[in-house]
Order: sequence, then C-alpha cells, then structure tokens
Amino acid sequence: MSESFRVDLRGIVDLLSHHLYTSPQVYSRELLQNAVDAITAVQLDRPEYQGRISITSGDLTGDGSLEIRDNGIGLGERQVHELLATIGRSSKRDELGFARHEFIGQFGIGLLSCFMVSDEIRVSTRRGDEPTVLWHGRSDGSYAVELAAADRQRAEPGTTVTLRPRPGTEHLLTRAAITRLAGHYGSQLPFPVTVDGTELTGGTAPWARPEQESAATRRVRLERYCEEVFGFTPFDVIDIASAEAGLNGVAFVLPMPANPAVPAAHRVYLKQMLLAEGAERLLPDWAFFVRCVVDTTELRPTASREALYEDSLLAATRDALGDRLRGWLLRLGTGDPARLRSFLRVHHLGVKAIAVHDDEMLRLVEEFWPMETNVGPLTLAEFRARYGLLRFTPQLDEFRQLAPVAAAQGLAVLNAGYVYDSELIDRVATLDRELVVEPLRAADLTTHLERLDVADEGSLGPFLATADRVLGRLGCDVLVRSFEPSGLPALYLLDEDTAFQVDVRSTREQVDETWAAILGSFQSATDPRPRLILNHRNPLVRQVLTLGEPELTGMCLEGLYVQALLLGHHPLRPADTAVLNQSFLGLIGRAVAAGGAA
Ligand SMILES: Nc1ncnc2c1ncn2[C@@H]1O[C@H](COP(=O)(O)OP(=O)(O)OP(=O)(O)O)[C@@H](O)[C@H]1O
Repeated sequence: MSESFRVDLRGIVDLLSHHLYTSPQVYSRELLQNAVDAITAVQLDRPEYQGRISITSGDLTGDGSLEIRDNGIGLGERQVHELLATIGRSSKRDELGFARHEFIGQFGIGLLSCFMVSDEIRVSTRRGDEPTVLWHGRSDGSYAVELAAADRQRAEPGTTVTLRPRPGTEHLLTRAAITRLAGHYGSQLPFPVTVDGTELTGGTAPWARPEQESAATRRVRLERYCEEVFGFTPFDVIDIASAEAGLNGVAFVLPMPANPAVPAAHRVYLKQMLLAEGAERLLPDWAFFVRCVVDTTELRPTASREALYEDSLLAATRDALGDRLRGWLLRLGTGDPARLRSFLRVHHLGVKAIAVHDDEMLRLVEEFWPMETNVGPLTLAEFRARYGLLRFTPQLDEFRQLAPVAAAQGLAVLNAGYVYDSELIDRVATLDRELVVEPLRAADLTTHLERLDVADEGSLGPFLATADRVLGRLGCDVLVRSFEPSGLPALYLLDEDTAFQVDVRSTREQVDETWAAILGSFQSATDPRPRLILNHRNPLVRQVLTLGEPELTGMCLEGLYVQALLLGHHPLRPADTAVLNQSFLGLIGRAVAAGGAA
C-alpha cells in the first residue's frame, strides 16, 4: 500500500525562518516577487500590458493587517488547490521541471515566508473571466478554499494577499516599515508600486541610459548613487554588460585600497527587483577594486535569494565582466596614462595579481608601475631601456642591505621583494627571451668589490688573525675589500641560503636530539657563513687595520660588526647584543681614560 508524505508546516516554516531567510522582513520581498511574476505572466502574451502593485499598510487597513494587490494573471480554483496548497509546487517551471527564465520565483516555497509574520494568509484571486476564488491558509497546515460571493467578486483579474500580523510582528506591517521594505526591494520596478496611495517607483535606475540625459549629468547621477549606496565617491564609473546573462550595470572603482582577502560584495537586481546587496562571485576575484550594481534577467538566485546560483552561466558572466574591466584599464593606459598611474598607486596589488597570468596587464604594469630601485622609482620598461637588463633582489631585506653599496658601484638594482614583483619579472623574461634578467645576491656583490693590492693584503696578516678570533665566535667571516661609498665602513653580507643555514645551526643548538637530527638533514656540508666586509677606502677602517693592539682592535671590530648588522636591518641575536654592550662600554671606557690622561 502506498501512502503520501505528510508535512508539518510549522516545522518547515521554522526551518525556513532560521536557516534560509535572514530576517522575517523578507516576507515583503517574496510577496512583491509573486506579484511581479504574475504581471510578467500576463505580459508574455500582451507585452504592452501595464502592471500595477498597490500595498495597503497596517496603518490604513485599521486592524493592522497588510494587503498587497496586483493586476497580474491570477489563479483559477483548480490552480489554487494545486499551487497555493502544495509546498514546492510552482507554476514557474517548464514541463521538464526547469525554472522558466521569465520568472523570479521557481521553488514554490516563497509564500511560506509570510508565516514568519502572520499565522494566516488570505488570498483573493481571479484568473481571466473565471469567478473569484478565496483561499485561507493557516500556519497549522490547514487551508480552506471557496468561491467568492457576488459582493466579493473582483472587478478585474489579479490577486490580493492579506496578512494579519502575529503578536510581536505588527511593526513589520506598518506604513513606515512596508514603505521602507517595498522601496528597498521594488523601487526600480518598471511599473507603479504604491503604499497607501504613494508611489515608490519612478526614479531612474542606475543602469539606465535615458536618451535625453547627457553623459555629464549621468555621471553626476551615478556618483551620487554610489555615495548613497556604497558610501564612497568613485574614482571612475564603468558601464558593464553581458548579453548572455541579460545583464546591464555599472561598476564603481574604489578610490581607496580594498582588502583583497575580503570578497567584494555587489548589489544585484533580478528583473529590476533587488535580489541581494552583498552578492559575491559576480566578478573575478582579482576585481576587488570595484563595487557593482547590476540588473540581470538570466542569472538564477539561490532559494534564499540572497546570492547568485553558481553555474556555468555565472562563470561565463564573471569572465565577460572581467574582460570589461580589463578593457577599461587598457584604454586608460593608451588614453590617459596619468590617470592610470594614479589608479595604480591605489590598486597596484589587484592589477599585479592579474598581470601574473595576463600578458596585456603585464605590459601595463611594465610600462606604468614605478618600482623601487636604488636609483629612484623606475618602471620595468624604463629600467630596461636605461640599463639593458633587469637586475633585481628577490627579497626586501636583501635590497635594503645591498642597495646603497650596489648604487655606489654603479649597479642599479630593482627591489622585487614586494608581493608579485619577482613573479612579474619572471614572466617578462619568459615572454622576451632576449631580455637579460639577473638576480643580485649578497654573494654576487663581493665579486664587484675590489680586492686590495698584494702589498696591502700582505700587511693585514696580524689584523685578520685577531678578526678571525673575535668574529669567528659570532659565526662570521671577515674580508677586507675596497669599495664605494667610502663613507660606509663595513658591510654585513648574508644571502638567503646562508641565512637559512645560520638559522638551522642556531636552532639545532637549542632543540633536543631528535629534532637536532632532523634539522641536521637540512644543513649543507659546506657550512656557509655570513661575511663582514670591511671597506679599505674608509679612513676609520684603515686606522683600525693598523692599530696593532689586539684588545682595542677587537672592540672596534665588534662595534663595526653590530653597526653593519643594524644598517642591514638584521635582527640582533642575544650574542650580538652582548657584543654591542661589550664593545660600546669598552670603547667609552677607552675614550674616557684617554681624555683623563690628556
Ligand atoms: N500574486 C500571485 N498571483 C498569481 N499567482 C501567485 C501569486 N502568488 C503566488 N502565486 C502562485 O503560487 C505559487 C507558489 O508561490 P510561491 O511564492 O510559494 O513560490 P514561487 O514563487 O513559485 O517560487 P519561489 O519559492 O522561488 O518564490 C506560484 O508558483 C504561483 O503560481
């Protein structure tokens, strides 16, 4: 024997109100959408048909109940039984059960949202010339249907839904509340919507382009809209469209940096009714520098209506809208480079993120984005034109360390330590095989530093012995070279590999045997050490080299070592801090003693 499921309506309404809808206020959206769909159903056969939705608020009805009346297609008696009383049954699907794109609704549950504010829903409806049908549904799951008596026959086809507020929800059905809610969801509808006789519709939609409106007036209108709705004055306003999604809209470019980690939320209208204020995934992830308002006829909402359904059409729309934004950027590059530069100052991260896999964007960045170099800000294109190659440091710390010395050697170097910069340089090189790309590492720089002549080198024996003893304890090698700027006494060179090995070594000393053994497998056999390069051209260093007194020489070396660490923004280990104190106090002691003696 087969039986039918029974449905506990209270349970379903509870489920919807707690898990699907964000607030009981959405009852107004669902009622408006049903009225809009009913009018659309008439317009499918009679496109010129003038729709109308009139709402009577709880203030005017006198008993607090709210009425929403439309002149849409209405329902006959049989349809009332079938559609209003069957949860999940909708007239808006085709024979195969697919949502028909003309309508907003599709799931057959929207009307139930009214049970969040009312224990009973009354519907009076008339289809064509059929008699008016009255339906009365209650939240306990019971309903009644009757044909209306002669004095309650509707004068024209259409539907009126009446809700009587449940105690505690009266405030959602007042004139003030329904004016705000119906205005929020329905103010852009293409036919009149009134509350207690006052029309809420009639303004120009943001995506509209009235023929008589000049470009300048439209721009002012859209800027004002953006200020009101999104809270900022846009850097630029871009029209966006996708024929496939029946989408028209406007993208507003943020005048301030946006957090790329926070998904951009857009205002989406579906057939001119507000669907969601925080719709995500409408644009590609990289387009975090715009906020959009769009109207679409083809994209589908999720059952909650607060988001767009992720399908192949949404994916294609995302690509199409992304192309529009790229086009805008490219046009800015050719038509208004100064403006593109000011855009990049704010949004370079977003654009660089695209450039990593988009050649045209890469060209824009190459040509217009000034990167940090040790000879002042230069674009990649300028750097290349001037020096014939791209020489860069991949790490910010390395750049800080090497930039001044490299500049004094006549070596220009780009700082590629910021997000995406190294990847962009790699890509430029992949696209142009002729281009020489040269990472500058700490170790490379020593080859650019001049060796001393044999006589000078020979006289340094005793000094180097002291230096090895003093700085060897700190795990650092000492070299003497001659380089510019002569004002720089010493340079501490630590490249990435050496830094890693130094880290592994010091961690091994602090952990137990098991971990020490694991870390040991990362340690290289050659045991590279950082180097302190003393500058033979520096007058003070020359004096230190010939001091001849090991204790004073040691203190000077320690002082120079710590100063070089600080200049290169290297962290000080406890041993370094101890050396700083020791040399500093020692040298003061020496100076004071010398002063006293004089
Ligand atoms: N104002 C109206 N005029 C005519 N028919 C209506 C009206 N309101 C509801 N209906 C009928 O009742 C059915 C159920 O409405 P309901 O709002 O529950 O679901 P839906 O609009 O079909 O889908 P969704 O759950 O996505 O909103 C509709 O498919 C429609 O046939």
